[in-house]
Amino acid sequence: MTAKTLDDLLEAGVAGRHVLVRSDLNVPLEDGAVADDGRIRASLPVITALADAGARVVVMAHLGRPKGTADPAFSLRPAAERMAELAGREVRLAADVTGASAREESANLPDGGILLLENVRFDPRETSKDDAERAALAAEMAALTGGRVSSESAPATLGAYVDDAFGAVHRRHASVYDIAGLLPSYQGGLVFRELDVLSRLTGEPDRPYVVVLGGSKVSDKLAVIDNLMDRADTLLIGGGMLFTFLKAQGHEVGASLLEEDQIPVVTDYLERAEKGGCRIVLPTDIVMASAFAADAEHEVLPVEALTSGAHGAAALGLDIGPETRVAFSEEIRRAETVFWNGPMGVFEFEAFAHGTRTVAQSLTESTGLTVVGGGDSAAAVRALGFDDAQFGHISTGGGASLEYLEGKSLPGVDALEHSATDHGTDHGAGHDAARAGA
Ligand SMILES: Nc1ncnc2c1ncn2[C@@H]1O[C@H](COP(=O)(O)OP(=O)(O)O)[C@@H](O)[C@H]1O
Ligand SMILES: O=C(OP(=O)(O)O)[C@H](O)COP(=O)(O)O
Repeated sequence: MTAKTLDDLLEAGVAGRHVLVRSDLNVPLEDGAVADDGRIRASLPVITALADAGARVVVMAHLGRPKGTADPAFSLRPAAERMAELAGREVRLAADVTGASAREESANLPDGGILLLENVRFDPRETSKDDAERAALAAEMAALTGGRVSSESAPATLGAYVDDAFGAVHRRHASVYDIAGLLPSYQGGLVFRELDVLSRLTGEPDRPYVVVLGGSKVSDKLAVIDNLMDRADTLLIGGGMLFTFLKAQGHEVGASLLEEDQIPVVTDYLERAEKGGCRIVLPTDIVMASAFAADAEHEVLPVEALTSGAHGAAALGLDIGPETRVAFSEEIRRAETVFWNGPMGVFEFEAFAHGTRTVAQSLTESTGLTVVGGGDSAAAVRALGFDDAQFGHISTGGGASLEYLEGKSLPGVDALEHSATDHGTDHGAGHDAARAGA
């Protein structure tokens, strides 16, 4: 069974209905302002299409990983403000996720109005491993769409849910997964298009097929290597994850990002690679810095020099070195298919942006299919002056696209296949479901 799409929902009728939309608004912030609005722009078409059709749009999204507390540093306010600017219309922000503010704002939303709930991860149940906890939160979210009689245009309606958060479809979270069982659910255009493009990399990709991995979500990304090794010809490893590989090879990595408990996993990958099949290419030189700072003193060290630990326990690797840049560039330019997720270094600091810039530049010079995935990777290429059009596709999801390429099922995609039936704007349709848990 395939998921219903936004067009199906618009056809069913949305005027006067509350529609919950899960978007990925997890944007980088700088001094409290949105540093890259790519994900907001990508989310707007679905939100405005629904609002234009008279829906009362309640947007749910996360920002960062606030660990279940309402930490103001992770407020969605900057995203709401930027969304309002881009959409040229009011976007209200609730002060909570499903509390008094969300309930009141949602109940008072006019037809065509847009409300953004506060960061769904302020509620610890959003990411809970306990099914009952997530289900309870999802029921409160669903209840935001019902419990009141709608406008004249639709005297009594059931809410609906649209998943348009491609970057989060790999998360079994309340607002991504559990909610879909409670409301008629639809796939947004962004998720649809992303899956469509990425499906070109899963069947028979043109070879050599090179996957470039970096970034800071080390444990997430180390896990995807397992399946990617069966699919890609070459894996180029940079960013924060490379240090777990180097440590596994007996090098000292100082204060660099490291997942000690993943060393056996990484050792297994290296042994499998040696036996043939996929090649794992590791950096041969590293930019080691004295501190995590834009102006930190730094030097290029060949990987062998790390073994002695002479660089000290406080030194940390913040970029791949020049020799590695040349090697990675050659691999990328030789490839027929390239998928890249995760900056090669701390590109936000110019001194450590060279590796990321070289990889981006090499993708633009490749004649094959090039796909960049990930919020920070997309932000990096834009921040470094590249244009989206220079790449085959810029995906809004890094982890999500990697898990898709691995062949894994995605909770946010699967959940839509088991959604409630939509009775459209028929009088009295299904209020019980929307009220569940209210
Ligand atoms: N060697 C490194 N040490 C610490 N952080 C790194 C390193 N290399 C890259 N990063 C950081 O990784 C972050 C992006 O990682 P991630 O979220 O995994 O990427 P994406 O959002 O593209 O999937 C960037 O903020 C960058 O500064
Ligand atoms: O930024 C995201 O993913 P990405 O860094 O893999 O592109 C998504 O918003 C998901 O965030 P999460 O990895 O904290 O669940």
